[in-house]
Amino acid sequence: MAEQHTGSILVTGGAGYIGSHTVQALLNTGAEVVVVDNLATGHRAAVPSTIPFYQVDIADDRAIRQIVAEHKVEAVIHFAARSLVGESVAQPDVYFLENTAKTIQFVSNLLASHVKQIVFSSTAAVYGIPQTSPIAEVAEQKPINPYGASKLMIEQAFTWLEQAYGLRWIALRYSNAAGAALDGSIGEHHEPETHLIPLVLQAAMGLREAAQIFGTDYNTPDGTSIRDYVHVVDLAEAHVLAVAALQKGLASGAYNVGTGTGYSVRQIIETVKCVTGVDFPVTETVRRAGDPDELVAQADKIKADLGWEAKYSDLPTMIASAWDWHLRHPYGYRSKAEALR
Ligand SMILES: NC(=O)c1ccc[n+]([C@@H]2O[C@H](COP(=O)([O-])OP(=O)(O)OC[C@H]3O[C@@H](n4cnc5c(N)ncnc54)[C@H](O)[C@@H]3O)[C@@H](O)[C@H]2O)c1
Ligand SMILES: O=c1ccn([C@@H]2O[C@H](COP(=O)(O)OP(=O)(O)O[C@H]3O[C@H](CO)[C@@H](O)[C@H](O)[C@H]3O)[C@@H](O)[C@H]2O)c(=O)[nH]1
Repeated sequence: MAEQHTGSILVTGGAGYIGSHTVQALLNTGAEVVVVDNLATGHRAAVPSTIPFYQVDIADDRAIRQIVAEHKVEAVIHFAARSLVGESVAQPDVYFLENTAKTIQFVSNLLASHVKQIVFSSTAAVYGIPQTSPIAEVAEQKPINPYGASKLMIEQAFTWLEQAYGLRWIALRYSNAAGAALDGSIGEHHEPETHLIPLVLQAAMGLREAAQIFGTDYNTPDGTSIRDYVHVVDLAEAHVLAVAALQKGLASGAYNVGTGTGYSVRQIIETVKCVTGVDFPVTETVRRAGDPDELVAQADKIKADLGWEAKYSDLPTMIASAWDWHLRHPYGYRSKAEALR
């Protein structure tokens, strides 16, 4: 959908996995895009060299205000955050600082600069251990890890900031992002990698000795944890639709982005073996701290209000596109020499 914008859309965390795919999707609509990323976990090469890029922290007051003014920013998509469940359990202070405190500081600067529209990367982790599945947005939000709590606090703050200053916001609570750009140009590269699908693919490529299953005693049919995987290109489209909806005046709120179907760790491993045609060793080990049994999102609300639909989020398509990216870029955005250094 080609929207006519007078100003720019600022994407924080635009050099990261989901952010870079969203930047690509925004550019395809003809939007003016400016990226702010401190490159803590992102990659300069994931952002086109043709658009403005600032290696800046979201908590850098002066820089943020200058960028917003210079590029006439009218709306923000805010991805910049720490996002690892296990790390958040070990270092909760880092998560409340990086995700919660810095976001409030950042939003204060936006408001001071008269920017009042924000799409926020929330997470299915806000629900904790859901009482029903698939989870609807109205379900109780009771995170069981600091990561989920750090994001829920922002959603809660938004309602007060809206009341006081007229901030308009959409929080997208998504499940596990997977896959890569359909043209193979960008994909997932985290260091160290902790996410299930890229780790299993690395085992299929022989870059790891084995795929690991963290916990076989979950309350699920095969004993391994279940997640709702959504293609990163579908997620990017959800952000494009959300920012357009805010610009057209849609009311603030939280939306799940998912498929309504969950897959267990064992199912992921079996599908990787099937799609890649490679057999590889699998080891079973203990649970990772902070992981719930099952997270599967009901996405009826985003379909109804924003017209979003998952186009590429069936498991074989997601794994095939991630496999393609990994084969083309075995060391992600780095060269082999850099990776082995
Ligand atoms: N990957 C998932 O499955 C998933 C699921 C639900 C929600 N999310 C959320 O989506 C967002 C993006 O996740 P991702 O997987 O793309 O992560 P990512 O680590 O690839 O991207 C995050 C980006 O933010 C940047 N960043 C971090 N802190 C910053 C700061 N203080 N200032 C400026 N830049 C900063 C990083 O350098 C990185 O480029 C996060 O907010 C995450 O919590 C991710
Ligand atoms: O080698 C591995 C890696 C992971 N897992 C398990 O696989 C599942 C998925 O793990 P992972 O890919 O690390 O994603 P999550 O921890 O579910 O978190 C992702 O999905 C959340 C939403 O559900 C987001 O909020 C987070 O930012 C994002 O990292 C979890 O049960 C893990 O315990 C394994 O069994 N073996």
